[in-house]
This record gives sequence, C-alpha cells and structure tokens, in this order.
Amino acid sequence: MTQNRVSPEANKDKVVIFDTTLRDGEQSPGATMTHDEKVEIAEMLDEMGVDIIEAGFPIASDGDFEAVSEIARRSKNSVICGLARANFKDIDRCFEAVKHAAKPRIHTFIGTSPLHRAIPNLTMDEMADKIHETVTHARNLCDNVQWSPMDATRTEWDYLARVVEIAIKAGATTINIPDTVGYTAPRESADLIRRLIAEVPGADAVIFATHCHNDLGMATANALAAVEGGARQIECTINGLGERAGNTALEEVVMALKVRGDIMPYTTGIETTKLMAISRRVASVSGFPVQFNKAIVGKNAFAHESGIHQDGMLKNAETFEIMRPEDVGLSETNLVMGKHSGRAALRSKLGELGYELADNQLADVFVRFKALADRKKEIYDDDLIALMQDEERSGEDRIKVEYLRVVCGTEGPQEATLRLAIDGESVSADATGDGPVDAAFNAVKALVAHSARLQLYQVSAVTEGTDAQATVTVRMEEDGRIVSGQSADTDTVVASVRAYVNALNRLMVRREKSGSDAREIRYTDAAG
Ligand SMILES: CC(=O)SCCNC(=O)CCNC(=O)[C@H](O)C(C)(C)COP(=O)(O)OP(=O)(O)OC[C@H]1O[C@@H](n2cnc3c(N)ncnc32)[C@H](O)[C@@H]1OP(=O)(O)O
Ligand SMILES: CC(C)C(=O)C(=O)O
Ligand SMILES: [Mg+2]
Repeated sequence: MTQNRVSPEANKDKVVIFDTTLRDGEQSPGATMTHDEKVEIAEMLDEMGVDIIEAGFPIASDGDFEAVSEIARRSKNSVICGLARANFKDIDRCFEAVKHAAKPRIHTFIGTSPLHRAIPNLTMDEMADKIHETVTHARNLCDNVQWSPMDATRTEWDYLARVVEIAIKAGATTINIPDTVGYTAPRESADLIRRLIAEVPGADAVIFATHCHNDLGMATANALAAVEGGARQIECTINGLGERAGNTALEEVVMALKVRGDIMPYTTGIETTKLMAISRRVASVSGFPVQFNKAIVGKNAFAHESGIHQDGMLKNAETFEIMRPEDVGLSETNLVMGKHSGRAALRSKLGELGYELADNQLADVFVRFKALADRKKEIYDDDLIALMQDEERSGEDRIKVEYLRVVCGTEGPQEATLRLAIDGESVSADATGDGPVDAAFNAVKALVAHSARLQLYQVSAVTEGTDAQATVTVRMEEDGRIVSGQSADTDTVVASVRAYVNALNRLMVRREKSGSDAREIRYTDAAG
C-alpha cells in the first residue's frame, strides 16, 4: 500500500487507531455524555496517542456541534473527525465544527446494501451520483475525507466495488468498510478488504479502514482479520461501547497487536499504560459498567483465585499471564489504604488510578475517604474509584441527597424519610413502598415528580465482604431521552437513591439541552 497524502502516519507497518467512543459509543441507549465529559474524554484519547477522534455528529444537535467544535479547538495531536450524512447540509455543519482543529476530517456515509438503499428509495445509479457529489463537496472543504458505505458487508460485491471507486475518484482519502450489523466473520472480513485493495482502481492511494460491531461477538477478531487483509485503520471504542452489542474494543485490538506482534507485525501509537484509567473514566461517564471478565480492562482480567494458578503466578507470572498488568496501567505497588492512611498516601494511590487532584479537591476527597474508612475495614482500589466517581457525579448537581432513613423488616410496607436539596432549598417527604428501595424511590418521586420510566435498576458489589460498597446503576427514559445514574455506598439503599437522583440530574441537563423547561415538575402514575 502506498503512503496516504493526509495520514502520513499510516504505512504498511502501522495501524491507525480511530476512536469513535464519542460518536458510535455515545449512540448506546443511555450512554449520553455531557459536554464537559466529552471534552475530557477527548483530551485523554489525544494524550494516549489515538490518531483520529470521531468527536460526534455535528448536525445531530447544537450540543453535539458545540462539543465537536470545542474538542477540535483543544486538540493537540489527534485528527478530529465529525460524522455527516450524504447531503451538503450535514457536510457543511460537520466542517464548521471540525475546521477548528489543526487536523480536521469529514466522515460522510450512506447505506449501500439493498436494505439500506430502499430507505431513501434511490436506484443504484442515483445513489452512485449522490456519493460522487457529496464526497466531492466534502473534499472541496477539507483535504481529509473519509467515506463509508454503511452495511458494506451486506452490499453486493459489484456495487460495493463500484461505489468505493467513485468515492476514491471524488477525493476520499480513507475508505471505511463498516460491518454495521456485526454480520461478517474473520475470514470474510480479511477477504473483502484484500479484494477491494486488489481490484478497485485507485485503492492503493487511500487507507482502508475497518469498523466492526459485536452482534456475534466477533468485532475484535473481524477488525484484526481486516488488518491482515490490508486495512490500516481500525475504528473502535473504549470498553467496546457502541450501538447494540457495541463496537470493536480499542483496548483489545491495541493489546492484541502488542502481545501478538510475532504473527501480526503492526504497531499503533497508543500508550497502553493509559488504558485502565480511560476505561474507568468512560465507564463512569457513560454509566455502562465494565463486565468483570472483560478482556484487558475487566476487574478479573488479571485476578487469580484458584490454588494452582496462584501457585504458578508466585513461581513465574508468565504461567498464567500473557501481558503484564502494568502494561495496561494497573499499579505494581500495593499501598494498603485504611483509616490510618494520610493525604500523601491517598494522593499517591489516586494518581496510580488516574486521578490527579489539586490540593482543595484532595482535601474534599480526604474527608469522604475517612468517612468511608470508618465504616469499612479495608479500602480497595475499586472503593476509591467508586468514591471518586461519586464525588465527580455530585459536583454540579441541582438535586442532592441530604438525609435518608428507611425502616424495613419482615412486616411491610417499608417506610422512608428523605430530605433533598433542590437548587439549594431543602425539602422532605415520607413514603412507603414494597421494600426499602421502593419506599425510598417513592419518596424521591414525591419530591421530584417526573414522567421518566425506570428501565434498569442494577446492583453489584464493588468488593468482597458484608461491608462492601454496592454500586447501583439506574437507567430511565423520558420522551425518548435515556439517562443513566450511578452511585456507590456501603448502604445499598443510600447508593440506590443517590443513583436515582444522579439520573434525574442528568435528565434535567438533557431537558435543558433540548430546550424544554428543566424546572418542569410533572407527576404521572407511570413514573418508575
Ligand atoms: C450506523 C450508524 O451509526 S449511522 C449514525 C446513526 N446516528 C444517529 O442517527 C444519531 C444522530 N441522529 C440524529 O440526531 C437524527 O437522526 C438526525 C438529526 C441526524 C436526523 O433527524 P431527522 O431529520 O428527524 O431524521 P430521522 O432521524 O427521523 O431519519 C433519518 C433521516 O436521514 C436519512 N438518512 C439516513 N442516513 C443517511 C445518509 N447516510 N445520507 C443521507 N440521508 C440519510 C433517512 O433517510 C431519513 O430521512 P427522511 O427524514 O427524509 O426520511
Ligand atoms: C456511520 C457508520 C460508519 C457506522 O457507524 C456503521 O456503519 O456502523
Ligand atoms: Mg457503527
């Protein structure tokens, strides 16, 4: 493959990492991030060496446009890309946002498979013309243009080859081949890219990219197979976040290329020691916890419990570990934290976990840390992460939990007394319910009436033991807006109410963004 004009970093040995956590990742129902959260994640991606950040879909909303623009303005090394449909209005809006970056990219797409061609009701020829005129338009604005035939893996070969050639002739510099519905399999993925590169005129002048979804659990395998076939850009997300079952996970492809360089001799520019910190941050802001057995970044990815494994690990870690935990950012040192620890140890431990705090922030966190240490004998890394996440979530909130008391036992109904501060004003309510969580949630509803429906209530223990903190995730939907809230506490009911209130705070932000009255208080029986 010859070197690409606008991606000089891409060459036959280097795989360009294109992160779409802030665009495809954010399309996961409930994974909406705030403006500030997106800017922060983009800065982390830039610092860890991601080549291209797809920062959003600028035409989708003013909020998306502002976020892409600010990410573009702040970008240091990464190319900043925005998504646009195949029309001039989307493309112009996209360029307006990404043009602030030192290295902007427009990514325009259209569904080319028979199923997707039927939606706009275009003939093959009409769609081919549209592709030519929209890619030409994008290229007239920006010298870095990516084009995607959505649902490429279910598009007829002849038509796919034809439209890829049209896009290249019109000036696309990267051709992305999306497996939009996670339908392909590794051998097919490799063959498709190989054949496009071999048979489409002009293919050797552009970079081919792969964008895989995980519907059949093959997103990582398909992306790596595409690289074997000649793709030199992998589109992926942190923690594999994304539509339905998600996208290829960035941490998986990057570590697979690093660990198996013997059979896949390609490099990436990713600083892998930053993987854990960004994974935790994305889990926190998206409200999507990482599954315990997730490759690379799951809680159990480097944990060994059974005797034979522990014995092997003690004698030689390579017996049961193919990568070193420190290579993905897990700490080597083991500072034991508890009620006797001071600020210096706390600062050092939080630094290892990816949190750099100013003195005043440390002072606040220290108070909460001591309160937790009074209730819990040992404070594990996960406890500290949960505490930090709680601290960040409650910062700007309009509704705060001040006091909760619940009476529960064998004889129902259970009773809850709750005091909230809403915009600084304290309000209280008593409520009953079928169980302590139901009673407490009814008290929240009595104070902050709303029509959002509870979609998910999930509790998991952060660590072991009966004094473990519980992490609670609450997901709610109102008028098509889906929001998630999370919290952790040694008291499950307290964590539940804080998670519920966290979701309500996010709902208010979403209402503000969409122009509806954020203060509007509505009560319907459908609530919860
Ligand atoms: C596989 C993917 O990930 S594709 C990206 C998916 N991401 C998103 O959709 C998130 C952001 N989307 C949005 O906010 C909204 O859908 C908007 C603002 C883009 C459009 O909203 P609306 O104008 O209300 O349209 P709506 O969402 O109902 O339907 C999509 C429209 O886009 C058209 N469309 C879809 N893809 C394309 C495309 N690639 N090129 C041109 N038009 C397209 C559809 O035909 C439909 O057109 P119609 O309104 O004339 O029937
Ligand atoms: C917009 C495109 C690249 C996409 O996300 C998909 O096809 O999955
Ligand atoms: Mg996708």
